Amino acid sequence: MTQFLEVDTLTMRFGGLTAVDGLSLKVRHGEIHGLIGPNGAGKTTTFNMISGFYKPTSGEVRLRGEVISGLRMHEVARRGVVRTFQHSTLFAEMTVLENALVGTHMAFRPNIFAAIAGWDREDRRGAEARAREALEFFGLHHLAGELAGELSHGHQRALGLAVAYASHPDVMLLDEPFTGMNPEETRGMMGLMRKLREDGITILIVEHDMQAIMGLCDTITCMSFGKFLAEGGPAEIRNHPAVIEAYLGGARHVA
Ligand SMILES: Nc1ncnc2c1ncn2[C@@H]1O[C@H](COP(=O)(O)OP(=O)(O)OP(=O)(O)O)[C@@H](O)[C@H]1O
Repeated sequence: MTQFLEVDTLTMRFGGLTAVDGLSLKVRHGEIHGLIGPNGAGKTTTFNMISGFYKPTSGEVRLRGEVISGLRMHEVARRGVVRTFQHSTLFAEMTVLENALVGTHMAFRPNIFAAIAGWDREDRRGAEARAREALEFFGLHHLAGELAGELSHGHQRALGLAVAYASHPDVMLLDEPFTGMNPEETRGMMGLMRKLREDGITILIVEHDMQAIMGLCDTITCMSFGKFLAEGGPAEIRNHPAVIEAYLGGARHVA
């Protein structure tokens, strides 16, 4: 059977440093899959290789059997794999709706502004319908005319997801989506992710908030020093001796 998203012996070297070292993992369709590990374990570098931001030194990433590693980011996005960034990448001076419109074209052309300038009326109508749908999905439709930079922190993070969602992704890669959130915002964001899963979207998430990871993920992969360490459901990972050891060694605690 063809696997959904496969990371196969992926390696990334920066000069003499091996940030990711022969990592393999499989993400099942429709799951929320967590990627955890102590600081410097190689999680973000792995993300960057999956999303096309980095070309791996060796190894492959496959989506439904097709190799996507080594493609450029917009080519990866066109195949349905989109990422959100650790820090907000919204256009603060643009409205909420305009940001979502950018999302609808993210997957099609490398230069979104050229893409938007080239839209005819039909394109624009279709894109606007999708953008409004994305805002509705995340409960932001009533804010469509507001400037993105003036939204509350929680709404800005939700808009970040809506922009990615507007591109019709199959897989969303979320890099530390709970950073800087209070418990209420975290709960709200967890709800949005479950909603995405119900909508059939597969999610791969890198996150340090262990409570959120344990409460959200179907499967968790733990890496340490660039290598695969353990994989399993939340209960298994929480009690896994090698995982506990890796975190204690890094002076962090697994929730
Ligand atoms: N562009 C780069 N050039 C050189 N070294 C890098 C680069 N990016 C990451 N590294 C190194 O690779 C290793 C893995 O970093 P990475 O950011 O992938 O880890 P991480 O698990 O995401 O860490 P954190 O949880 O702290 O974000 C670290 O030693 C880091 O310093």
